[in-house]
Amino acid sequence: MPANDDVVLSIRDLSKQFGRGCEYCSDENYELQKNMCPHCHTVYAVRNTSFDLYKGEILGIVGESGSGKSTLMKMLYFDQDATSGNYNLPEDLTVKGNVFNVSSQKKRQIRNEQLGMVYQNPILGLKMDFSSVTNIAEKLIASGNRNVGEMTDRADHFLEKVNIALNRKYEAPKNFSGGMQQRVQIAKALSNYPPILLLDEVTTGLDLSVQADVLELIKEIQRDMGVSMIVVSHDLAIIRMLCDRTMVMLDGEVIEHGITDQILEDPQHKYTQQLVYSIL
Ligand SMILES: Nc1ncnc2c1ncn2[C@@H]1O[C@H](COP(=O)(O)OP(=O)(O)OP(=O)(O)O)[C@@H](O)[C@H]1O
Repeated sequence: MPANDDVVLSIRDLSKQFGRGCEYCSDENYELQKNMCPHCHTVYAVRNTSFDLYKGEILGIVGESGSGKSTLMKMLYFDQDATSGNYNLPEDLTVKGNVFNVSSQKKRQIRNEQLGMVYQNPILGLKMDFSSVTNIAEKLIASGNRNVGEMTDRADHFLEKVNIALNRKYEAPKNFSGGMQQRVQIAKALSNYPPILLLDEVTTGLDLSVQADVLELIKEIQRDMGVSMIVVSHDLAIIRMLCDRTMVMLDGEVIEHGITDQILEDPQHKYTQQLVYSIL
């Protein structure tokens, strides 16, 4: 385990509920139906989740559909408000204490300067009608860059890094294949060198060979740039390929976490055991 001063993101007791709750489900001993209160139908999408992300590591979050992975990522990227919890960025000296409590302007700044996000659906991360260069420039402008020459150079650099031919840089992503769109999203997310990159099911729906290219690219970025990453997937095989440490989620809760190899060799929870046996 790395030293505590290598923590780049620290989450404590993070929760998200959809609905108001009722007198029954407010009692922590009350049995939910999966993640939902059978009485008032409030969904407890993420429950009391705590974890640290260390410098340069890839942390995997694996779990079945509905287990709360995307909701967790949306809260980390401020796409969605948390119901409760603590979010700290120890490396960011401009923000002290719980990031969830800062102004929306400050959250935008953190999002633009500290975080990169790659969504499963490229429509959420890219303006499909704008060129790839413009998409990247948009992120750079949002983080305060105004130098056109520098922005173009930066866009070229990252488009080359993700293997997009520069003679296609003025084309709109809507003309690109799914794999190319994901690569443009990755280039955009990396373009202002964020220390933290969030990747939500980025290879789901891609052909196997394209999937392998994108996974290889993610590994290469970690090696070359030392970016810390959180990778969400329902597929343990992808987590095994990429992640140093892994958290397993079920019904909104983290049921197991540890070094990925350890989880694969000696899964403790029944659900994790099923997941592991399914890829053997
Ligand atoms: N806006 C919303 N309103 C109500 N319930 C929601 C909302 N968004 C998510 N949920 C519920 O929260 C739970 C967790 O959903 P989430 O999308 O985070 O799961 P997931 O693990 O990412 O699954 P998938 O991979 O299928 O997206 C689910 O029960 C879902 O129905």
